Amino acid sequence: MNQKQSAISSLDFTGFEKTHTLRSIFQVAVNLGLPLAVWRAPHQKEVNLMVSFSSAQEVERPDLETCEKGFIFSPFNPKSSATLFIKSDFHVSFDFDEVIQHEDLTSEENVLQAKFFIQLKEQLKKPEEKLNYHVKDQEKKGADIDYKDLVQLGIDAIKNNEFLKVVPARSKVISLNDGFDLITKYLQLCDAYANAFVSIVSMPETGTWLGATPELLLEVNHSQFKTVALAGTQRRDIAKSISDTAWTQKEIEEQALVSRYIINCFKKIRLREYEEKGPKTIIAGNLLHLKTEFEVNMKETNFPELGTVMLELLHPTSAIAGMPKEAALNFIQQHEGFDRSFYSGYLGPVQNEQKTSIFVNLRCMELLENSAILYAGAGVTVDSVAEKEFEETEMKFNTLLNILNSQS
Ligand SMILES: C=C(O[C@H]1C=CC=C(C(=O)O)[C@@H]1O)C(=O)O
Repeated sequence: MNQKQSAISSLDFTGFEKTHTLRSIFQVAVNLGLPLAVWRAPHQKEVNLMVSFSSAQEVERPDLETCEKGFIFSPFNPKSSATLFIKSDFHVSFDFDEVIQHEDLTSEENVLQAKFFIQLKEQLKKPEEKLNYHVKDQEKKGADIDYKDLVQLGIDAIKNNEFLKVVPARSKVISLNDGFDLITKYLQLCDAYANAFVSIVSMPETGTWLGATPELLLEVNHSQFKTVALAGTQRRDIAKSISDTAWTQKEIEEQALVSRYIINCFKKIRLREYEEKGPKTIIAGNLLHLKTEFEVNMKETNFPELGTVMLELLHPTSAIAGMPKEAALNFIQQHEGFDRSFYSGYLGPVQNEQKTSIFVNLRCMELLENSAILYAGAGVTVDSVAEKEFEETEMKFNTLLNILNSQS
């Protein structure tokens, strides 16, 4: 235990039920106005919860190598709102049978920290109560344009040689059931989507976001760098083996454009030694996508800052914006007609035991008091059909809706 930590900062969670512990920490952090992130990495059982004892920091240019341990949360358009960093002051992982408190606290004890531990001790002893989460009070403006019209505009612009691909998005407001409980739904999402990054980010500045994304933006694990090109969507038929999945020319090209975009980023920094695997079909909940993986050994290529450099080059990728990037972004800016906010931004733990895993914030929603805003987009190419792209966004909404609407 760090010397600067007071005795009260090491809590004994034994004897408390895991979900109750998770809820109690969440509740106390929200009550004190503190920023927090909850996540479960793909193919892992462990749920993590990180709290900062001060407000999230605004970061202009994330530096993944020199950064402290924490959680990054960035919007689609960093010009519309700031990238935020939740410094890890309190990190707990909920494993199969253990609750592990990590030794993260490095700053001097502050008033909020003291209050946090006192209130948490009390909260743990209390029975379950309705869970609060941070809500950002702000007028939300929906798009004026019909989504199919927006897609058609995109197809016309492609035929007019303005760009090769664009990813228009839409939002949908739903009301939350009276009995909606964030942690219950979160744990159900974890169970349902084993290979997704399942997260809740909650802070006064951004409100609360819940998501189960299939798309890794980048990972730096010791000296191994990884990114993926994910695109092409079809409904998953559970009666069919995924090796029997057939893809249309449109979907193959749509995904190949994302791979090409990544290779172009490598070219910009003269990086030639990368391993490329795929594309192969992957499961993303109720959907299937095509995915190519790219890996780089940062030691062999002598590129220790590759994570930071690639983060700046990659975001926003051709999976969420289009190709060429600038022309596609101009189209989105001009025609989409609503603020994507943190949808299709990026999020994830940084410098967590020498590992940084940043995901694209897809299949997500923003929680308001009694309602939520869901977001989804679809890759449009010259062969797109507006009606089909609309249906694809409906299927993407269903990733979360199927769980939200389930009774249990
Ligand atoms: C833009 C989204 O998905 C991207 C990731 C995978 C497949 C996609 C597609 O087939 O269009 C999108 O590029 C979204 O989920 O909102």
